[in-house]
Amino acid sequence: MLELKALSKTYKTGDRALSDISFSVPAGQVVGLIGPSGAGKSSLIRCINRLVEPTAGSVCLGETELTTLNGRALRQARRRIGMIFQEYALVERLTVMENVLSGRLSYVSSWRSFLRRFPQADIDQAFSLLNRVGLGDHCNKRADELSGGQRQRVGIARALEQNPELLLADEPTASLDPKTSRQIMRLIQSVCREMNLPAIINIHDVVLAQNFTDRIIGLQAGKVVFDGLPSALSHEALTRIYGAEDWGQMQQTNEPQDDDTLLENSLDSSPMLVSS
Ligand SMILES: Nc1ncnc2c1ncn2[C@@H]1O[C@H](COP(=O)(O)OP(=O)(O)OP(=O)(O)O)[C@@H](O)[C@H]1O
Repeated sequence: MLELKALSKTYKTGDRALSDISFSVPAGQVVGLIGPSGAGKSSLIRCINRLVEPTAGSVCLGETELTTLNGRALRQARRRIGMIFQEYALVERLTVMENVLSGRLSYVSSWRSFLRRFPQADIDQAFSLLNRVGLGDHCNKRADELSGGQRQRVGIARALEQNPELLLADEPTASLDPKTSRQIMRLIQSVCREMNLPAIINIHDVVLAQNFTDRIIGLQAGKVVFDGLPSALSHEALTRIYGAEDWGQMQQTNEPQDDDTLLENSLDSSPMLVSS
């Protein structure tokens, strides 16, 4: 469970990125964080993992108040948060397996990480996660030999290898084609359900967010202006978040075809066969 209370961020430049943000995310819930450019989505994600220092308010992960931690305690708390990035952030010359195991680096002693020797349990878990994300046959490939969708699957497996209590994703589909984006969002949603993991996904694509999240939080100028079920995201709510636009047209043009949905469902039911 993640709980934000009255979280605010004003940068040194005077830019007020977040104003008095309060909400909680229960275990297993996937939240889509939407809003126009500059609304504060990245600032919010970064305040949660303390890559950006909040100006005021608190962030609690379980019983731990993250905003007061420093040094070693902060590093230990950060490994409880899995991160998924737009550009994957893989080490290109390392194998898929080595990239996934890097999710354990903060847990193993320095000589082990220097030699890249990991406990067998970590390796077994990495195999299992790679199977889960559909890359069981690609363990020994180098990361730079993978497609964008496959790289993001590695990014997801690496985040899960940390055994996180929270998943944060910063525009995880922004570099992917529409179909791969849907597969990646479906994968994130299903692993969060399986592992009872709360997640916040910063995402620009409203239709994707509606299709593959349990709840949507809309930011406008650093404030929460919508918080509800994806089905409650009306044209009026979209106008509150983004301003006036012909929202009906947007939703029609992005509607998935039945064939597409059927194919994705069959791929997800046999992840070993998925090569993205
Ligand atoms: N390092 C920084 N220093 C000063 N101001 C910043 C910094 N980072 C962000 N801001 C400002 O904070 C506000 C929120 O920015 P943020 O990047 O969080 O928005 P966003 O919703 O993630 O935007 P986008 O969708 O374009 O990535 C903006 O006014 C931005 O200019």
